[in-house]
Amino acid sequence: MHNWTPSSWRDRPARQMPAYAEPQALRNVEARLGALPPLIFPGEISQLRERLATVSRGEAFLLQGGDCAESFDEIGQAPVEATFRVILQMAVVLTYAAACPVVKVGRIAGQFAKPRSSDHETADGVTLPSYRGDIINGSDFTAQARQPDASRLLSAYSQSAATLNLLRALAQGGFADLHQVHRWTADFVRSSPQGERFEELADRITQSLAFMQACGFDAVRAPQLHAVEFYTSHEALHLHYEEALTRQGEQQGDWYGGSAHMLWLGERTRQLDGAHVEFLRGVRNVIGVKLGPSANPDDVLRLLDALDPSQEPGRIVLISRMGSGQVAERLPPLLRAVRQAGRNPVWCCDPMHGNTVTSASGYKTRDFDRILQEVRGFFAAHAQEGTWPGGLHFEMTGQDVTECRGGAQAVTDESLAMRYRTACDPRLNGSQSLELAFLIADVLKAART
Ligand SMILES: O=C[C@H](O)[C@H](O)COP(=O)(O)O
Ligand SMILES: C=C(OP(=O)(O)O)C(=O)O
Repeated sequence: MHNWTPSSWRDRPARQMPAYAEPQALRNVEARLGALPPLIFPGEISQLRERLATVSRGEAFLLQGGDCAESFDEIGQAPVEATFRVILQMAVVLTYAAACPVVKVGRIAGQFAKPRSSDHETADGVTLPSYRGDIINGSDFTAQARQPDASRLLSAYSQSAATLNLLRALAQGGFADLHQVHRWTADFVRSSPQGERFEELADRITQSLAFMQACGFDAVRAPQLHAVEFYTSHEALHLHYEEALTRQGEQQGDWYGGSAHMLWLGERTRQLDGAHVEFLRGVRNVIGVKLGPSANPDDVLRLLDALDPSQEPGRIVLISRMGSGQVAERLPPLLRAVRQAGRNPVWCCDPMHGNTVTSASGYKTRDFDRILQEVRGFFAAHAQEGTWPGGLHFEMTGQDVTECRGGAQAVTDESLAMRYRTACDPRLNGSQSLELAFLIADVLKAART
């Protein structure tokens, strides 16, 4: 590719990047990461591109979800398994209700860097650098924790490797077998209305499998029922990390980012002449692009030209995050311009990032109803423009947190404090995520038919 190298981003303005007090320590860490194996391989990226090409043709749906920010404190099997099982449940709800294949992508195994609105945070009269994700600094409100520390890149790599290893085992090793569908519901969800609804659906799936078996289809041995494909993604924000994990593919000039299958460009770092666009245009991974209400058709077309000049099916996922109040006005002109330019990216809705508010009790939160409203607005805009509403992008966790208001559990301003654990933005909990999947399944079914 013309003039591109894994480090050509360094000649461009780079927003949201940390300044390290000891550049030599950063260089040592980069060299160490450069010698370590990549976390994912080119063949897996090609496979995801093929799956997303089916999404772009309206034959499948993308479900992308996971943490706002993964945390070094949350190591171990439980949190990863909890998130994985809720994504599986959501995918089964959508697949069953809308008879639509679902491509599953986690915001996981690398989602450690956060762009921030402000460089500083003030509490009780003390001002410190903002927390920017565990790969950069610590969330504790002390000057020491907030200092960027290059050794965190190595911790992020190790945790991502361990998480990915677990995800591969969960996806391929029996846990995701459709015959185990009754085991996926977490205890705290089981007795909720959506838990009960899921159990009914699981009963129907189990009966269908028994029926197919009785008809002579070997449902016990069919590989599609025993394992799932699960892909990873994160925001490609920390470019020193991404560059250090970039590897050469089999063909000359073919580079891929070795940190995740899909890398996305954030709303705050999508400047055409910026470092993040420069880095991402040269790697073969699937590329996501966040588009907030300020994105205009011209911006989007120029980004597509830069990131996907050969118009490869499945290469680009445009992720709109307009806010529930703006989606009806801001999204249709983008859909129209992209369609009229003959482009066919995957369109995906992030109903989280345009709907963040501060509660009366002082917590950053999001309302379940607003989230649902933006999803409905996204489907309506696509119906209006004759384009395929290809997917959803959520910040969620399988755990029983109280970070977003509303849903059948009726999390209120007062109950936010009970289990508010996010390191950055509020996530849907396991029960709210499942509830949303049921609500969206009907809309998806209508779009399919
Ligand atoms: O997750 C996205 C951003 O990093 C986050 O919304 C920024 O939050 P802030 O506006 O509090 O900085
Ligand atoms: C920072 C994020 O989103 P956005 O760039 O859309 O604000 C995110 O998804 O973590």
